[in-house]
Amino acid sequence: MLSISRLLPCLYRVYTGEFLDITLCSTVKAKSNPQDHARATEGPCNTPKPGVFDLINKAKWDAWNALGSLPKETARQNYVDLVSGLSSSSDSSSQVKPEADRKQSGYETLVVTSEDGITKIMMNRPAKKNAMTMRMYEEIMLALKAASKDDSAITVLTGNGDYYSSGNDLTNFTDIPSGGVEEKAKNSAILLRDFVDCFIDFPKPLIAVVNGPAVGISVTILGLFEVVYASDRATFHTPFSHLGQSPEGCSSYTFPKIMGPAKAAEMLIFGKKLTAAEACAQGLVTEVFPDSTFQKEVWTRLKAYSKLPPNAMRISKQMIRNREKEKLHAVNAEESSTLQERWLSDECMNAIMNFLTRKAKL
Ligand SMILES: CCCCCC/C=C/C(=O)SCCNC(=O)CCNC(=O)[C@H](O)C(C)(C)COP(=O)(O)OP(=O)(O)OC[C@H]1O[C@@H](n2cnc3c(N)ncnc32)[C@H](O)[C@@H]1OP(=O)(O)O
Repeated sequence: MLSISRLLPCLYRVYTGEFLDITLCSTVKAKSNPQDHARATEGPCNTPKPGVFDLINKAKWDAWNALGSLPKETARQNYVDLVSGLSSSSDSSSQVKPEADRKQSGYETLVVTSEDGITKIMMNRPAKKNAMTMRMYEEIMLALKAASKDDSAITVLTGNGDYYSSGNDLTNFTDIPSGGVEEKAKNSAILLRDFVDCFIDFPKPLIAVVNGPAVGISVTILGLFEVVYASDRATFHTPFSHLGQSPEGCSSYTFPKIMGPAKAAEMLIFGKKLTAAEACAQGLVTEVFPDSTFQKEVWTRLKAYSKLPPNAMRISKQMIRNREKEKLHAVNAEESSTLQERWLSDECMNAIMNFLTRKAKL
């Protein structure tokens, strides 16, 4: 029998159009319509239907046949329109900074500013609920490294738009390298470990301004922040079992410490979504503000904090955190290698396929 782990790369390729000879960048692949491409290059479906066990050719044939008698030129135009539409519509939102500004800051997925003693790192993919792409992980690491050396006193992580972040971008898993899913899982585990290490080692007070719902890794790393301010619209959700995955961000260690093992288990094993008030009662959130006054109240507070002597704040943070650092690095290493295995499991692959084929949402 064909296992899901062997079938998945085939399904990915059918879904992303690789078996139809589409040569596009990974983002476009994940969204392009393979049928239109086949129509555009081959004309109407004119070959016999493959047998039921010939999965790959059958999927290709079904996609091609579904187009019926669409003229070749129309199919080609639809295909071109779709591909061009993707590049112009991705991340479309009134709140996204203009292209020129983004390039100026040097970040593609973030807006990073530094003023009044505060470096603000804002995740900036509002149309995708600030889902974290590979690029965003890399850019957050770069921004944290820069913030650790700049003259700001405190550093803030927040999100643009209605979400704080929907966590890992599940399309990250569609970009399979030549070494296959095993290589993908290995590379992702290395990136995850480096990413979380940056938070563990960050020397200045780190503040999360949680402007809306937070999912997955955007929630788990909150245990590594000094202060978490949340809008009353925010929710906190770690649906790892639903996704066939396991905890990261050191949450398997920090959450039981913060909220006790029973409450941590409800979140990390059973995926219980907490309201901001509940997360505050459990100790994960420092304070909750009404959404209508959230930005004003939080930034007024942070501007006052940023005027405190920066060296004193750094030293106090070190005294609170340093005893734990070695432990946190060990936990991070263990969580990352456990996830590397989880990503290759049928449970995880099925969950991701269900999201990508629009069969499941949280
Ligand atoms: C280096 C790798 C490290 C990995 C670390 C391990 C991390 C684990 C996690 O973070 S687990 C959590 C993963 N996140 C999810 O499972 C969330 C999936 N998203 C959803 O369920 C929903 O999108 C939602 C509930 C967050 C929001 O629903 P809704 O309000 O109805 O909005 P849309 O679904 O229409 O979203 C708009 C737009 O954004 C795309 N999108 C949102 N979240 C993600 C995501 N996490 N990954 C990929 N894409 C996402 C969504 O598909 C829509 O796209 P579209 O407009 O249709 O093109």
